Amino acid sequence: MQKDLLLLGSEALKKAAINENAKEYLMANPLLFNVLKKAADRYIGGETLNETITKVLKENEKQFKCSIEFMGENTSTIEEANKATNEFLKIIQEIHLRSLNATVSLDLSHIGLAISKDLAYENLSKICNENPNIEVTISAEGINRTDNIIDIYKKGSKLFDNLSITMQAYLHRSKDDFKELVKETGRIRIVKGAFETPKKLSIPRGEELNNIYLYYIEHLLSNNHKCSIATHDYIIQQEAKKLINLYNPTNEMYEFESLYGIQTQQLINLKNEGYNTKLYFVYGKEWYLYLCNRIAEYPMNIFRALSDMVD
Ligand SMILES: Cc1cc2nc3c(=O)[nH]c(=O)nc-3n(C[C@H](O)[C@H](O)[C@H](O)COP(=O)(O)OP(=O)(O)OC[C@H]3O[C@@H](n4cnc5c(N)ncnc54)[C@H](O)[C@@H]3O)c2cc1C
Repeated sequence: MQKDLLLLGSEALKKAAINENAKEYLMANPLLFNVLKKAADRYIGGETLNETITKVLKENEKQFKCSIEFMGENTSTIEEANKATNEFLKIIQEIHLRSLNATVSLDLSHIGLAISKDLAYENLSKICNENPNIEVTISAEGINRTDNIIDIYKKGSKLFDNLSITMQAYLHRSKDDFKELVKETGRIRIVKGAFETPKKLSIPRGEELNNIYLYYIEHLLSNNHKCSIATHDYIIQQEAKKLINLYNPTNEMYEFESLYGIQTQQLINLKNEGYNTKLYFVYGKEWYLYLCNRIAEYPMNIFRALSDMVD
C-alpha cells in the first residue's frame, strides 16, 4: 500500500517535471519558487557558476574531486547552443584560474546535437581545446541519440586526449557499443541509465543489470582502461571495491562518482577508506526538472524535500 502510494507520487512527479504549464506557474509564483528552490539546493550547485564554485571549493577541501555541468538539453537554436558552449568554456577557465580539482560534464544536445551533429562536434571541439588538461565527459542521453553521441565521441577521441564518455549499462545495445568505446583511450563512465526506454531495449533494475554493470567495470579495470563507477548502489560499490583491490589500478584510472546530494554518506565512507571519489554538480536555472527527477527516481526523497522546504 505504502509502496503503491510512493510509486503514484513518483509517476505524478515525472508528469509534473515535463508539464510546461505547471513549471511556468511554479516559477512565476515567488512563494512556491522559494519553497521548491530550498528542496533543490540539496541536489544542485546553485543557479550560477559562482555559487557552484563555492560548493566545489568546499568539497575539494574535503578531498572530493568534482564534476561540473551547466544543466540543459535539447537546445533548439544555434544561438542557444553557442551560448551554452560559452558557459562551458567559462567553467573550464574558472577551473583553471581557481585551481579547482574538477572536470566538466555535458549533454551534446545542450551544445547543438538537437540541431545538427556538426554543430555539436564543432562546439565540443572548442570546449575540449580550451584546456587539454581538463577532462570533458559526454553524458548519455535517450537511446535515439546514442548512435550520434558515439560517432561524435569516436571522432573527438582521435584529436582530444581529455575526452571521456558515459555508457548506460541498462541498454542491450551497450554490449556492442562497449566494444567500440574501449578502442578509444578516454575514460568510460558507467551508469545504469536514467531515461524511459522500451522494455525490449533495456534491462530493468535488478541482479542482471548489476551483474552486467560489474562486468563492464571489471573489463575496464583489468585492461587498465580509465573508468568511472557512477552509481549510488551500495552493493555495486562494495563489489567494485573488491575489483579495485584485485586489479590495483593507479589513482587516475578509476573513480567512484555520485550525484551531489545523493547517498553522500556512502561516498564519504569510500573516500575515508582511501578510494578515489568524485561529486557531480549541476547548476543553472533549469533545476525544477532536475529536482523532480531526483525525487521521482527515489520517491522516499519526497519526505526529505518536505523537510528541506520548511527548514
Ligand atoms: C555521476 C553520474 C552521472 C550520470 N550520468 C548519466 C548520464 O549521462 N545518462 C544517464 O542516463 N544517466 C546518468 N546518471 C544516472 C544513472 O543512470 C542512474 O539513473 C542513477 O545513478 C540512479 O541509479 P543508481 O546507479 O544509483 O542505481 P539504482 O538502482 O537506481 O539505485 C540504487 C540505490 O541508490 C540509491 N539511490 C538511487 N537514486 C537515488 C536518489 N535519487 N536519491 C536517494 N538515493 C538514491 C538508493 O539507495 C537505491 O536503492 C548518472 C549518474 C551519476 C551518479
